[in-house]
Amino acid sequence: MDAQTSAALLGLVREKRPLVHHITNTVTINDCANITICAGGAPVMAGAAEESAEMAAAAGALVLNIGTLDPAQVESMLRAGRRANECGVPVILDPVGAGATALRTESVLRILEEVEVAVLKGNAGEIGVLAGTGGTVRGVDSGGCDGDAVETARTCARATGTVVAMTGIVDVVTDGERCVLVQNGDPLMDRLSGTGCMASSVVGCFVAVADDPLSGAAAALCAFGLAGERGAAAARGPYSFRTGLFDELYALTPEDLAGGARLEAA
Ligand SMILES: Nc1ncnc2c1ncn2[C@@H]1O[C@H](COP(=O)(O)OP(=O)(O)OP(=O)(O)O)[C@@H](O)[C@H]1O
Ligand SMILES: Cc1ncsc1CCO
Ligand SMILES: [Mg+2]
Repeated sequence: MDAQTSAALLGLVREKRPLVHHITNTVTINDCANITICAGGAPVMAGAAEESAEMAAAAGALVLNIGTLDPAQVESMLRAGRRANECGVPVILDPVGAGATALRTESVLRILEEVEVAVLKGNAGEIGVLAGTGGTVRGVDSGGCDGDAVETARTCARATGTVVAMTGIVDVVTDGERCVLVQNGDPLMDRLSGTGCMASSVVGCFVAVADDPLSGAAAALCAFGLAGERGAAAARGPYSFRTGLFDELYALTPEDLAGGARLEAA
């Protein structure tokens, strides 16, 4: 996995404009739709259990985000996820707030049990909890994982059978064996609600066109992080940064990513 591969994947996203079906939270749903467009994909949010499987079958990727979950939504996610698996559509799971309440942790574990998830994208606290090695989650915020971050992500990947994308100052992307560290990003990304949700949407765009989920997730986090760096350069605070983040991702070219992706094997 290298900068050139990331650049090629961005080119493919722009060329193919994958449909990214989201079942997601009500806090950041609009940001997720628009960041998907800025990355080069086409978003659709279809949450009802009566249609979620049908929509998943037509998609290039399915993003499940439990940020404002309720039991009916989990049922819809399970239906969509199972159908996505039948159709070969990759599933991205964002376990927002797993560890903060029993409903969140149990719902994530149930989805992981019943659906083959390609990429589990969470912060360090969420991934530590799901690894079983421990992590701290307060509301939707990470208080970090217990122990080494790379080892925690690896353990979680092995335990869940997914590619884990653990976000933070440095993002760790691993299938339990191979591991890529993504250095792109800016501290302002942590001062805006929903950058984690948006990261999952961008991962959906890239995994839809990638040969393997690890490369797709790593490339997506490079692109999103580089847009964050560029957006931060002109920002006066979190809300002008938000505008810059969208505009810079929209303007980002494969050449920019080839020159600006900062990733390394671990
Ligand atoms: N201090 C930082 N420096 C650089 N990049 C960061 C920093 N904090 C977060 N990011 C980037 O911001 C994005 C979201 O990651 P983060 O871990 O903040 O998600 P989250 O806290 O789960 O999200 P949310 O705010 O949606 O709940 C990722 O792309 C990550 O790389
Ligand atoms: C703040 C918040 N609460 C539930 S989902 C969400 C969006 C960021 O995770
Ligand atoms: Mg954050």
